[in-house]
Amino acid sequence: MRHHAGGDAMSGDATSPEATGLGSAEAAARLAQYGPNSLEVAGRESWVVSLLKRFSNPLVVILLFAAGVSALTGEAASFAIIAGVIGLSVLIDLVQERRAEDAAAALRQRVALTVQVLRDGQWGERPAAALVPGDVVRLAAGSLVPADGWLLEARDLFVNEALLTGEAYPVEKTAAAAEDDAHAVFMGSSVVSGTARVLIAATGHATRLGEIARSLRREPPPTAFTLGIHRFGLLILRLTVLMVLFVLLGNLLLGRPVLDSFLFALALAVGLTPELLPMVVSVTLARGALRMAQRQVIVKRLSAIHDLGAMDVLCSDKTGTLTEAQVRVVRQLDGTGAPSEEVLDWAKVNAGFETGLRSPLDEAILAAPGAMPAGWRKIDEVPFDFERRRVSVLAEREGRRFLVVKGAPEDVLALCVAHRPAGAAVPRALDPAARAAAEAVFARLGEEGFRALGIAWREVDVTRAHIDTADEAELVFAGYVAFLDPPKESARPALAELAALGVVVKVVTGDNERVTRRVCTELGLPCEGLLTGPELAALDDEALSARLGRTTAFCRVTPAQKARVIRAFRRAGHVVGYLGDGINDAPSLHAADVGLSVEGAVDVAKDAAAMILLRHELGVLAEGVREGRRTFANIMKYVMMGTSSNFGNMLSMAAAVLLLPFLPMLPVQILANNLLYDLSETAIPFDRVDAEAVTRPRHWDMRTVRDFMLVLGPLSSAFDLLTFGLLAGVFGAGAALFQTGWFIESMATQVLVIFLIRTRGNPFASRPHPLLVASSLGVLAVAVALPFTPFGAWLGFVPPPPALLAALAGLTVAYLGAVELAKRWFHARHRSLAG
Ligand SMILES: Nc1ncnc2c1ncn2[C@@H]1O[C@H](COP(=O)(O)OP(=O)(O)OP(=O)(O)O)[C@@H](O)[C@H]1O
Ligand SMILES: [Mg+2]
Repeated sequence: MRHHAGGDAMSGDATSPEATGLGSAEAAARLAQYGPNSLEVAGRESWVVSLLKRFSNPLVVILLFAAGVSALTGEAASFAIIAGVIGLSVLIDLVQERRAEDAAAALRQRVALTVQVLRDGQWGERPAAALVPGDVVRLAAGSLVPADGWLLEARDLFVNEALLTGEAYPVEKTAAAAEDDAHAVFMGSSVVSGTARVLIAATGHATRLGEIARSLRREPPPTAFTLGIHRFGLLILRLTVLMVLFVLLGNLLLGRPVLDSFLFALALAVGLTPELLPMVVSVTLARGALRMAQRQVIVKRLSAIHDLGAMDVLCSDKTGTLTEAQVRVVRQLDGTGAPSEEVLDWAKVNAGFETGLRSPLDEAILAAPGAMPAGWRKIDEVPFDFERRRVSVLAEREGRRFLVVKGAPEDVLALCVAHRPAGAAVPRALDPAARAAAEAVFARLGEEGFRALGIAWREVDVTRAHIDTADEAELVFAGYVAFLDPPKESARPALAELAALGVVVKVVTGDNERVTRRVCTELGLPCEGLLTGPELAALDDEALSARLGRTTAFCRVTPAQKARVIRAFRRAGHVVGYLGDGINDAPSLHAADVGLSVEGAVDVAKDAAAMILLRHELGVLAEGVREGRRTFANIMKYVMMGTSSNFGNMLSMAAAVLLLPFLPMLPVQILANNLLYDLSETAIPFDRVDAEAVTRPRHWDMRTVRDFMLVLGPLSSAFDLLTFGLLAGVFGAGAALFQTGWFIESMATQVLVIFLIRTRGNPFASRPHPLLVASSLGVLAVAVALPFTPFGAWLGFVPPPPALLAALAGLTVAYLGAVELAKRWFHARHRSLAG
């Protein structure tokens, strides 16, 4: 990183670029030259690249191989159909997925990081991606540093560079003309406190983080959902390989022609592969994201939709979520509990001069009646952090310098050795009795539902220009400022709604236990158990796990403890969501299965979250949970289709090879069957979902998927055997009629079963989406009509007699009835699978 040309970065010259910023034209030129300020792989891949990529998919490779063999052996029909299958799956996949990605990206754009940039002499909000070297930006506590740059100006600037250096503690940065890390800030770090003006020197991949990112390429760890989908693919793959080997071997042992046997086995493999699964998953998720956006939830990571639906524990901070966050000062008391004007004056000095992220408490202090005390000048500060829970300011008035501390009362009181009651001229010693009295005042405030901050001060030598945390000692206690942060009216029904959805809400807050308990009670959240930070610190992981279930609120916890609570819930097997908006919430947002933040949150929190709520309302979240469950239910429908009749049919096909003197279906017919089946499924992402399917958390459960397959697969095979008997025994069918009959029966059973699988209850009581009805019945009509057409004849079909069609219809109805019974029995036993 070099200093941008243009001389001394620190010069205050009004005509220097640092004073007016870049001109728009210059900025546009630089953007073209340096590219966007982003670490994502440049732009989107072209159509050609993403098309070619699809041909490296193993499923497509199997298909291509089959097509090649067909072409070489002169099987024109097979070749045409396999080419059709490839074209269909690749094209649908490509078009749908790209449209879905575009939609999802557009949504993400709405919550993209923005920065305050100086351009053409004007400060304005711009996307961080549009930054170029030479830009001047403004940072404040809670900001993410958007690119690498030199500090033009820094006031009490502390940044967290953990991502770059691994150093967890904030480091102080100052402005100076020297090229040294102490005067620079880097992309990927975050501002903990203070403010700064930065001259951007490097953007995008040219940043230090860009270099690290290139060598590391950190992929996010796979979620339960992506793993589940992957395992499902593997299960099918194993079954396919087994079946293909079995069929091939059987055929060869029976002395059948090698090439025919091979083509047949290959067609079976094609029939079994869930080639539409990736498309169905991504399209369903993207549609889910769009619908959630209408319900005020922006999805940043698509697979989080599943996690939101699966979430059974929601941890949340208190301010803003459970309370209005419109804090008001209601009392100022000294250590004896008497009203005191002086306390608020000290508090105003502290709140007015601190440069960290203003909390709602600071806003309330500054908005409280009474002007900012006159004559004060700020000298230095020790910014707020969530471990110390206090902030100190060094300020001067009338030639005397004072350290003014404001923070969590119990912590501040512990640092005091004296107190000054209202009206007293000089401080008195804080003896045990006075201390106990002060603690009692604080306890009473909490019980009455007031939040409180402790205020203390100490006079220091007039030559002191700097302070650090060690100076926060031997203080004089001034008293308490008490605040009212009323519970949110809308939170009560939302909590009830979440409870009805099977989501348990836990409060994880840095605030104290009395206030928290009070808020819980007022919102009707039964506050069973309560753990405080110090208690938590004394518990090992095992002891903590044992307490989790009975604990509703975790109070006075540090940011690290918040994250520890989240991890403990996850270890106990819960799917955990975390909702928070502060710097202190970022570690927990990372640790949770699904991190949730709000639009007004600090950058670090928004960056760490998987979803952003556009309104800070728990009610919005309940809607999101329902939408997540709907999305998941539709994905499950596809999976259940694949594991039921489709699997069963392929199983029967393999068995039939051994029983029949001819092939039960010609390879090309299997492929036609598969192509039609795929077509019928393309409407699943649009389907409606039963209300019943969203009442409980649902999550991917491989065991249930497998069990379902083991019940429905054999059932479907049993009916196939009946069909064989009917065709061969009753109708005395030869090869062509047999194949025709079975083609129709297998199509009907595979396609129609969706109407049963899509609901756990009565299929007639649950209305499917018209598109799904059209695609399923349309495909079935084509399958039945096919043998009567010249194209059908070309595929080797013969027109079946009406009596056979009627018999097949009867068999299909009987099959569907049996599936319905098996489904009910299965769901009664397994209570955790999406319907
Ligand atoms: N501006 C401030 N000045 C002094 N002390 C503060 C300030 N803001 C917060 N504190 C102290 O730090 C504690 C923790 O902060 P805060 O309540 O914001 O944590 P949190 O975990 O985000 O809580 P919440 O669940 O309410 O959002 C507060 O209870 C208060 O005692
Ligand atoms: Mg908070």
